[in-house]
Amino acid sequence: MTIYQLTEPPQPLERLRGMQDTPPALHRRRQAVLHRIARVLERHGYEFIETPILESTELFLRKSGPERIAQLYAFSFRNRDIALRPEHTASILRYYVESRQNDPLPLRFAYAGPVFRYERPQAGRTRQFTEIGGELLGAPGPSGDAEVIHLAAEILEAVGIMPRIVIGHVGIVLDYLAHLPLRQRARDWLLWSMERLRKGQTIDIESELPAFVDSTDIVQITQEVRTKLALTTEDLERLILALLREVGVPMTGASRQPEEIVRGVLAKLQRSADPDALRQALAFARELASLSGPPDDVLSALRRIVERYGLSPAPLQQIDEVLDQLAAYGLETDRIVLAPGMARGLHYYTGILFEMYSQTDEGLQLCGGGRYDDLAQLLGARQPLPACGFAGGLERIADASALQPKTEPRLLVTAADRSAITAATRFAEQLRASGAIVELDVRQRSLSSNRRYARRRGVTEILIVDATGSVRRIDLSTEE
Ligand SMILES: N[C@@H](Cc1c[nH]c[nH+]1)C(=O)O
Repeated sequence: MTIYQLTEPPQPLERLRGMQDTPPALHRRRQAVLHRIARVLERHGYEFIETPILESTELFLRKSGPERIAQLYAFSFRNRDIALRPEHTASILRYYVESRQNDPLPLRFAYAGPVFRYERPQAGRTRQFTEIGGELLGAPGPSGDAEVIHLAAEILEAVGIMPRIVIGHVGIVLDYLAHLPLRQRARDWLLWSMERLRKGQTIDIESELPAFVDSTDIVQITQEVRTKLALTTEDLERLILALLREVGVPMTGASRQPEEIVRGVLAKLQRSADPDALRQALAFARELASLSGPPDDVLSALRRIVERYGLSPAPLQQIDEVLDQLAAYGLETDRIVLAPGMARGLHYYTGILFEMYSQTDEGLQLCGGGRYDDLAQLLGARQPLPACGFAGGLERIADASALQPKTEPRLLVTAADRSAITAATRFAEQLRASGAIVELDVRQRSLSSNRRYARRRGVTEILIVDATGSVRRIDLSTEE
């Protein structure tokens, strides 16, 4: 650690880029929004829990996409790989695996807390934000998906936002990929590319391909062993180096250090895939990403695609059922857009997924979520746990909401003179006990400076207490 020299005179320290302070008025507004949303979640049986902000980095590596991984605040601390959580879902599932596997299902959890993502700061996007959401564990069918989608819409509507709702299903592309000889990394790349295409970005496959070409089975084995043993790159490097030494591979005299050689080999092992399969898969992803629109139109186009490629019709059936159930919740199909090219940058999704956007600020995403049926077992659960959930950013939701907090009267109690300080203190405590917001004058100022202060602070009344305990009241809201 660097020891910092104190400059003379001390300079103010700057706030970190992408980090924000929340002043009181904004905090009040957000709390009011949070309170409303929490009520909606609780009324649906979701119980609030808290998980740690710090977790093992590994927890977030198992099933996030490359974009999300690049945004991780991850560091090494006392020989442990640690990360600030970028979301809650993985933590909730870690908690489930650790402590709740014997509970009757379903389990419904809600949460609200800070998460961290190293993104380019913009209006409405900071590197720390309050993620609020819910997870429904142990609900296998469309009624689980519909509950979560409805709930996400409902919390927005509860704070006066009518969202634009976009629904997708990763099952179609996953089914397609299952039939191609692609490595996991290539699959992940493809899902990420599909998401980029959906957002209108162009992808030059030929320039991205080299990262995947070169395939031998050792790749598969290395990857499997690594995930099974939860090896870090350093572990793997040490292991391979020790192995080579043990079997007597000569490694002195080469132009590069043995460590460097091993690192090079490992880097190579991460690249692999049949380029033709990748090109083919990208064409499929393009086709899906180009479909986006009213559910009926998109569903019939999807039906043709599914037939043409001989894929399972199950995802289409599931979308149909979810749309029916959403209608029962009062969410009509004409408010919904189907976008089968959605992948959300997270690779734990296995089925229906969705995003909700502001109607006024087109591209502003307010929340999103989906089904992740394999995550629990990936994190070590004994049994499969079908699950789905959603989350959104409180700050963005509050900005998009017109909800105003109740303004409560604010009182300032002052002592008429020094001999009245104890009487004033007692009186302030009495008022607080009856529920009022009361400031006590701790600067023993004159009435005129207290008046000036009170007006700037939004204090509505000044109460001047004298030594006998009698009170003079000045109502600032009526007086000029
Ligand atoms: N954790 C997801 C949202 C989600 C919650 N549950 C399922 N998905 C996200 O960060 O976008």
